Amino acid sequence: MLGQFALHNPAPGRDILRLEGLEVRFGDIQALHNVNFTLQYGELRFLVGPHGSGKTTLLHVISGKVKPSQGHVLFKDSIDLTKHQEQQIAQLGIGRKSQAPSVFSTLTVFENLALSLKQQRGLLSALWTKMTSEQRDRLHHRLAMIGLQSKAKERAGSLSHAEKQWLEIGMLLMQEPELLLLDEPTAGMTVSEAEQTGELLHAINAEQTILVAERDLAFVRCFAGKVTLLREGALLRESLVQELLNDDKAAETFLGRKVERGA
Ligand SMILES: Nc1ncnc2c1ncn2[C@@H]1O[C@H](COP(=O)(O)OP(=O)(O)OP(=O)(O)O)[C@@H](O)[C@H]1O
Repeated sequence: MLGQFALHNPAPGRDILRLEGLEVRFGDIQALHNVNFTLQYGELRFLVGPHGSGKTTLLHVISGKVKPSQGHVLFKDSIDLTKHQEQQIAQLGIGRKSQAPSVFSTLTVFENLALSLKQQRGLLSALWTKMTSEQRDRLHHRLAMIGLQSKAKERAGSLSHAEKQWLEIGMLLMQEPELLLLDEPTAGMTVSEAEQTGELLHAINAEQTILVAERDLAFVRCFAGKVTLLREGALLRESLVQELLNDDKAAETFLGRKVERGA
């Protein structure tokens, strides 16, 4: 059943995203400095770093919310995202979730997902036009994936914080993005909710490329493979998470404090 919807990975080992020489300033603050970064099709990459290291800004640059003063953002080799607006970038196949959940509280979970179907439809027609059976299957597939089958008829406003986050991820997935950008998806979650989120990310990653900004060490240790470490707007290091954590200096940068070992 799941395989029916799985996206074909069109280019294993090829870059889906390439950032070249990115510079972003906010007044006196250098939020990103000479950032060069590549992401391959099919990756689940974690962007890590302390408060203010530039993780969110990097995601903003990719999604078009922030324009760099210098540099290029190449999507699928030839599309320079710096030349596109946020809405166009979403239509090009990049789904972006910010830290706070944003769902339609008065609509049900099912309706929220239905609204997000990749179609050029108005709000009302999206709700009232009959879905095709393929669309309905797709919706149920996503509903199961985000673990909200039993809550399909409940209003989104009545969901817990974590459930709202999962719903919003489901809404993004309804648009079948090729690349998903997530900013601290576990913020405000309990340990077990964060674990469910980690499992969800891995399930999604069977179909989609994901770039996730995260500061929670336990979560990163458990669910990350390759990580990219930022400090003060510069890309400091890329490695497997365990290698990074075994290196005191890199681990200190990530944690923003001294590492205590062997306690
Ligand atoms: N719109 C803005 N205006 C001014 N300064 C900004 C703006 N956005 C970000 N900054 C600054 O740019 C730097 C990088 O911020 P950014 O939010 O990208 O870091 P971050 O790694 O995501 O931090 P956190 O983990 O706290 O979310 C910080 O010094 C921040 O204060």
